[in-house]
Amino acid sequence: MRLFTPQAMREADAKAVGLGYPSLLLMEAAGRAAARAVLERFAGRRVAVLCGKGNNGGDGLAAARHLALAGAEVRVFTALEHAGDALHMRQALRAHGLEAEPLERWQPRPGEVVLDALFGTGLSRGLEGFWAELVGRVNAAACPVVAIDLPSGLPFEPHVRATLTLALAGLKREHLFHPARAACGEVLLAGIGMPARALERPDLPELLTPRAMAALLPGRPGDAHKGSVGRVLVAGGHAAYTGAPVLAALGAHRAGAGLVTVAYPAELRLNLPLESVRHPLESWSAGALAGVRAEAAAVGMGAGPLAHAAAEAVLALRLPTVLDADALRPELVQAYVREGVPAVITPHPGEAARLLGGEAGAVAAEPLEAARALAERFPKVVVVLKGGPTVLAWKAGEGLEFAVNTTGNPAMASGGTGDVLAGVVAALMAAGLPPWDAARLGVYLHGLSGDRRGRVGLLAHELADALPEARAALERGEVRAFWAWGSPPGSARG
Ligand SMILES: NC(=O)C1=CN([C@@H]2O[C@H](COP(=O)(O)OP(=O)(O)OC[C@H]3O[C@@H](n4cnc5c(N)ncnc54)[C@H](OP(=O)(O)O)[C@@H]3O)[C@@H](O)[C@H]2O)[C@@H](O)CC1
Ligand SMILES: [K+]
Repeated sequence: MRLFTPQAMREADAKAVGLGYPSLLLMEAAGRAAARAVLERFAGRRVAVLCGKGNNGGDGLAAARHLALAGAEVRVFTALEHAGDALHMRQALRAHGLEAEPLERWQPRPGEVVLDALFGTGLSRGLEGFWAELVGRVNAAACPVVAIDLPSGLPFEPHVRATLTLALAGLKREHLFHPARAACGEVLLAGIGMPARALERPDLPELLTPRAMAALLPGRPGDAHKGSVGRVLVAGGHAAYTGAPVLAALGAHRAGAGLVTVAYPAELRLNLPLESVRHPLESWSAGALAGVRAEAAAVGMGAGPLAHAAAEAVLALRLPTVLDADALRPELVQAYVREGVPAVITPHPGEAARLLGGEAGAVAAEPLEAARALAERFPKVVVVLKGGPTVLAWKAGEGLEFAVNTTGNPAMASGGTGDVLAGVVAALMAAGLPPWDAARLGVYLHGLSGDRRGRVGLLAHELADALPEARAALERGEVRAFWAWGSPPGSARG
């Protein structure tokens, strides 16, 4: 499943029509789905449908007809200049004896649901004048708002703030990325019958789905033993940050590592899990880690000024490695590129800015672009740019792989959750997954664990402790994507 842009969705639309699929059927399905969403969520409520002049308005006209046919009390307000499919929908509405009033006449009524069909993906510029004022009135009305495809006005200001948004045919950037996502409220996806062939776009970012991620879960053979399912080396720790390597170790254990060895400066007192193997060091000298048995490593967590030496000592082992926190220095990442040692980097926007030589604010504003820039700067290194949502990128050869996580929530924004992630990804690499798969699955499971346990105040070690149950749920096929109709509470949220 891919993350669409408005342009890519227009191309899919054109491709469907090119395949012989009538566009009116898409609009009819969109209208039916919007009516269903309103009826399911707001049963028995009156509905005002506000329709714009384009195809989004056409969807609204179709929805109004289906709402009326289902017995809902509907008022329809519309722009006048319809053409094409939208005009057919207006005629169909009229054939059922329903007349639309001009949009200017709409006044909110208490308790009425507003179905926002003013603008969708066709918006070319910010709303002004009458339209901006109308959006302001929608937001000021004390009514639940269901938006068709996108809250009208996005990605610009002003825009409608919806209670629920029904994404048509595919999710778009606004449905996942802040700040637009906040305007969408709950997001549901309606397939609307678009032929799968029209939606095939390997060039667009992959959206991580429960099904695709479940398929990546490493198996646990019947004859498994602790040396066969992946051994992880965690290297980090410094006087001020004694918790970080502990949390990374916990993440690795909870993600299924058979054995976790933690290398750290000998003078530190680490409150390690009983199950971890201690490897205290006098210094991070080149041979300090010789003899450690591991298939993957995580380095940098809480290493402070020692991070450079720690990362070089780990590099000497030539293991697939997660570089996190203090190890996220351009020269260290370059050393992994130069040596051809597989690496995953897990920066937050501030660390990404340090790697790129830019500003954290610019990274956070354009995470897809920042992840792309990092992947191009560090070829073959898997980039995990943490955020809401986390974006992954990887330049394997000529092409660029791109993925966007769909789990996780703001409650996870607390110290130590990133350390847990580093351990999780390392454990999955140690279990034999290639770095790109380990990073995608690790990020997904980490976010899923946060969604299942996620309340503000969740601690990083509690997040780690919830990993086995999250993994089991994914394995049993019980996880539903946040956009799936009828998602039970605790399903994956993007
Ligand atoms: N994807 C699919 O497969 C399917 C998509 N479908 C639906 O189609 C929607 C996209 O429809 P769309 O392309 O007609 O665009 P839409 O959002 O209705 O608005 C366009 C109108 O707005 C106008 N306009 C633009 N900017 C403006 C501004 N600032 N201020 C004022 N006006 C402005 C623009 O006129 P302009 O002035 O630019 O010439 C034009 O008249 C999509 O979101 C989905 O709901 C479904 O029907 C089924 C299948
Ligand atoms: K809309």
